[in-house]
Amino acid sequence: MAKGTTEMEVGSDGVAVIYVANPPVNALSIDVWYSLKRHYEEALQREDVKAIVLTGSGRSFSAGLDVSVFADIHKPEQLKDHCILIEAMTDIFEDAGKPSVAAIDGPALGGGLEISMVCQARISTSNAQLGLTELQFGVIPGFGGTQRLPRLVGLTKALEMMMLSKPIKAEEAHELGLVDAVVSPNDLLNDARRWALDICESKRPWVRALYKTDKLESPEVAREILNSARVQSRKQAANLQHPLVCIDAVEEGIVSGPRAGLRKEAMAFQELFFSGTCKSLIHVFFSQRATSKVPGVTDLGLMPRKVSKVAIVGGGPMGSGIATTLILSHYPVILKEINEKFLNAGIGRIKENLQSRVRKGKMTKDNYDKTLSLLTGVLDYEKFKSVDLAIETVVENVKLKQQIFAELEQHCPSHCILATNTSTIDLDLIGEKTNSQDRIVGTHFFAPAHIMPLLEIVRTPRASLQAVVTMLDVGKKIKKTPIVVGNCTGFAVNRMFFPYTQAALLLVDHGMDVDKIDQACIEFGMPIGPFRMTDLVGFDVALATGMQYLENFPERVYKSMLIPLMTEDKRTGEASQKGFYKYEGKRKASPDPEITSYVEESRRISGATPDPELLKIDNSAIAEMVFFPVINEACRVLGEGIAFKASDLDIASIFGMGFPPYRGGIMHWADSIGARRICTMLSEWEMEYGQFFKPCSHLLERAAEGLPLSASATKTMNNQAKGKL
Ligand SMILES: NC(=O)c1ccc[n+]([C@@H]2O[C@H](COP(=O)([O-])OP(=O)(O)OC[C@H]3O[C@@H](n4cnc5c(N)ncnc54)[C@H](O)[C@@H]3O)[C@@H](O)[C@H]2O)c1
Repeated sequence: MAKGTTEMEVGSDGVAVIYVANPPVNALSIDVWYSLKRHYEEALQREDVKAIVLTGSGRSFSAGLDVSVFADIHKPEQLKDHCILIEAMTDIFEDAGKPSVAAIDGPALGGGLEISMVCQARISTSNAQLGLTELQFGVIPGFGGTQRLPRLVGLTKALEMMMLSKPIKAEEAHELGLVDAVVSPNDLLNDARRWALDICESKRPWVRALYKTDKLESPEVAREILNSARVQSRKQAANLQHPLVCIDAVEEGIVSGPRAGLRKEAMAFQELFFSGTCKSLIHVFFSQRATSKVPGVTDLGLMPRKVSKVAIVGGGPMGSGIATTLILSHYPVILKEINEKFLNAGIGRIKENLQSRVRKGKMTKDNYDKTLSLLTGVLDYEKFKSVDLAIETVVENVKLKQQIFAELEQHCPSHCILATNTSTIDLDLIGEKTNSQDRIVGTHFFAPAHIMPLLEIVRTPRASLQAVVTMLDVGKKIKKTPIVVGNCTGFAVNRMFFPYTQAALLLVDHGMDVDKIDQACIEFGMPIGPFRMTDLVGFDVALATGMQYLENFPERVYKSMLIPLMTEDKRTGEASQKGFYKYEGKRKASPDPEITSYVEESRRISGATPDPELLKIDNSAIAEMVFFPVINEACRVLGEGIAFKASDLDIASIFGMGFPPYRGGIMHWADSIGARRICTMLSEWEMEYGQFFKPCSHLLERAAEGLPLSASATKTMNNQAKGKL
């Protein structure tokens, strides 16, 4: 079957089966839409065709609009032409004299689900996932989804599905009435054909989703549901307009009828398609895909080694989180601790992680037992002789890590990859006491490791390509987004994170309130502000990280005394119930007037004075003072070749720091502002507040040349020594 098209077969029963054929997920490219229209029209004209079944080739109905369409269409007129055609086509499907039935296996998402809702019935297998996922790309459903879904499943569920961009399973779709029957994959096509013929013979109803009314709430109830959806959306994503636009389109259909709703939806879709939010989210989509392509590594055709068993040294929060992730992906894991007490604590954490999945209905009890049986707790290295990957996750202490690497070298087989989860320490230092530098890599997971999606794979110049390629493969198998970065203190994510908290501390020393800064960052789109974040991580970690930076980048560390002063008084963050905020009960942070005395003392020591001009700036200017230093550091990371592509830093900032995806990541956002402006502002602040703000050479050069910060920054790893492994 040709790719990027549709195929049609007409059976002797008079049913035309139209297959969407664009593997692997039958994405709806423009070619597919046009081909679908041709086949539909042919089926409607042919006298030997009584009914139509629409399905996907392979095990997928359609994952929706081909994302490359976003990259290919640049002009509103171009998009408008395509949209008019698709709208006309859906009209034909829905109102034609011959019934059509969608036969759904696998994903029916976005435009895929929309086209299926135009059919008079939907038959699926139990593998089907159905959802309108357009909002995650900064647009709304554009082919009638905002009108048909509420009429098929009711307003509340339809809004939930669209707002969360979350697909539902076949069983739920059946209960809701979105799917008419769930059948086995072998019966799917025959049952769909039969169903279509039954409609022809009036044995089953001819349902036009657009005109259904039985599931729709009364206008008064609908208004309440729509308004509470608006409140929820503003609360969860205050900076995003498109969820509200989606709600408006749904409302228009309820108030003025489905035709008016369709018009509003089409106009909104065409406008949002060219919005900055959509561009940023599409950029994130492509950047995430590109992380697994590492120039000079993955383009050499090297196959990953098989990893059959993994060992973890250290069962603290990180070790147990990583173990959870690995066993969930079917890797047998050996977890080593120093004594029974710590081992039991580590295993207890892993059990709790799995039990929480059972409680949320994400795992059956059977599966829980099976998954847990993959874990073996040990107190020595005896079982390490059969592992292919060992990950060290002990406390952030160079000497201890050096000793453990020497022990791993002694006890693991010679092919075994030796990995460290250090967040900041240079890998050359960690491996200093071994002769195995070629198989030492960093595997930097983020807390909580079984939930956070990012994995930084750190490659030193001496590490082998084989080890990196194998770790990329493991990263994908455990469903993380791996980015490969070079070796240095803090790697990519923490290098960017550090100036974020440093800038916030500098602002406090110059008179700004902790709470105001956190609030400005939240308004910018961060999940929590830098001070709340530091409370959560704990001051011990913040101090240890600070020491690493002070040793390695002394010239650009802002030396605030606030955290050391609070630590002296055992005020060390949320775990001690007091940090930048005070805590009563779990996670309930409130401003604490007590911190004023620490702030005053910190100012006295650092010689900083409150700046009345600074106190006048608004929240977006505060966010710039916090994030421009992050851009500056990201540019250094790129200029030094620690990150190999600017888009990797976008992904690192989103998945590692919580940077808002709808801004496209740190470098994408920086380019939307322009190097010149960022450079000018940093230089002004440098004069005012010191060299913490000093723009780096990468930034200065780009600003001088008027170039984007991310352009042509792709470096290869070819120039690095290739290891032996
Ligand atoms: N906590 C975070 O947010 C975070 C995030 C990313 C990376 N990291 C890094 O991950 C590592 C571990 O972090 P954590 O928070 O789980 O640390 P932790 O100190 O809470 O736990 C470390 C565990 O290692 C055990 N251990 C020490 N020596 C051992 C040995 N010889 N053999 C076996 N076990 C031993 C300890 O008993 C302890 O249970 C650190 O390097 C940290 O910097 C932490």
